[in-house]
Amino acid sequence: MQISRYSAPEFDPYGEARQTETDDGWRAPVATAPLSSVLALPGSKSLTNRELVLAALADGPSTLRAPLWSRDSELMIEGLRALGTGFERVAGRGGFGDDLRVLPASELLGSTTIDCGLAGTVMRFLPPVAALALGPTTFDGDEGARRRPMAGSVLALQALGVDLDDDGRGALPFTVHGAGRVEGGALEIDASASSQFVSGLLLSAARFERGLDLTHTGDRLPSMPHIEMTIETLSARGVDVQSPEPGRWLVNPGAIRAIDVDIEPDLSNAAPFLVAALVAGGSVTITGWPAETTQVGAQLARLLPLFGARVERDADRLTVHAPTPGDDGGRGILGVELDLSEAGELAPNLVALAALADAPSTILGIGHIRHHETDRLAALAAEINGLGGRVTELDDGLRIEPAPLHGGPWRAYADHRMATSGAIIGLAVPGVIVDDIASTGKTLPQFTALWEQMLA
Ligand SMILES: O=C(O)C1=C[C@@H](OP(=O)(O)O)[C@@H](O)[C@H](O)C1
Ligand SMILES: C=C(OP(=O)(O)O)C(=O)O
Repeated sequence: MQISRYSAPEFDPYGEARQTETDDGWRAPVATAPLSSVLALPGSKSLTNRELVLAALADGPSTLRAPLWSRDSELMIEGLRALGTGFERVAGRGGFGDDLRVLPASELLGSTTIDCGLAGTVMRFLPPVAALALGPTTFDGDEGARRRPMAGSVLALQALGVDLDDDGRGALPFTVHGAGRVEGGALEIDASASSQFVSGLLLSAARFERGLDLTHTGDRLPSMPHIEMTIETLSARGVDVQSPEPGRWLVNPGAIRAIDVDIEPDLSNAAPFLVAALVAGGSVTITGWPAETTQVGAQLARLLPLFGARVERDADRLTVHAPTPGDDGGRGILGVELDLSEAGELAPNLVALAALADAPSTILGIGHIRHHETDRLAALAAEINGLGGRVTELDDGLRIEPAPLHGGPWRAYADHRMATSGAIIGLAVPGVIVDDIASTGKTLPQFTALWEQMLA
């Protein structure tokens, strides 16, 4: 078992949930009454890690207000620091830690090693930055990180003329021998395994001498909203970025403007809490829900009604109300037929919900999540079936049929979203024990404290 060891310094990831720990792991609390919870959540991982990269490449200092403090964002900070970026923590008004002032290096320098942990954003966003630095930068990460696909980044940089040593597997570890400049120009890549290959190149491309004319050649491209998020964060900093046709992006060379930005709450991390309303009954409200956003978590407002929930917006609050329970004693959770290719990040929590539904579900378009923190299709099938469930792996998704579940161990595979999926099932099924709840520190070190707050 791989155990995650991260907690943001100012937060105890176990918080009030400490009494529910056992030697084998974290005993997921059962919901004993309908919920009526109002919660605020820390900043978005995807926004924080994009803004960190852009601020480090910008033409002056930028402040990130209410950034995420978690393992993934701290790995990004440490990676950029290793290349010469300066950081100052400044007192923030948000409830989840300091703001962060980012001081770009006058010259990015390699001769360093970057630990990517298990963070896709670090391993895919920083190699192009290292190519702009002078000197060698070696990238490595957790054991699980070495299994994640990196060919999209490796082949792209090599095609751009960057000297990159790898062992030909298209995986970590590898070394980028940065020359302090990248010429840029036309480039074709296959990003069917991860949208992050595209985002990583676009984020640095304005600093390439000829910019970038990037074409995706694969037959599918997952997680499109994340590419839109990349484009929006670039545009906000004055970068000229266009997508003249699907699968092609043009970035003109030019300055990346220093600006101060507010980081939105992480709407994908809202998923377990909003899903909890359907499982436990009652309602859960998330505050600070942005009116407009590129975060894929915003799709929960459209997706959860398909499972029977009622969703309500009131100014910056989003509330999910449980469905009306059926006469047969079921929770009234409906089965769904979903294509989640845009929102694979939400799949683990929605599959956990589907496992508690009164009717079968099929969730497709998510073959690429086999390459996330773990093979999420195999992991979800194994863990739900281990509790008595009936989940079948398909090439591109999962079929989930209703079955009575019982308690037992739930392995997280060092995957934050597997851990929160175990917590969701544990709300309804007594005796679910998550082996590595600390894996939630990847993007939400406060998970157990917030979960207890939701249940209080
Ligand atoms: O760019 C990003 O911030 C992300 C892109 C997506 O990756 P994939 O395209 O690999 O699914 C998403 O699943 C991941 O959690 C975050
Ligand atoms: C796939 C995920 O993370 P990463 O950024 O490491 O790819 C995720 O958070 O669900």
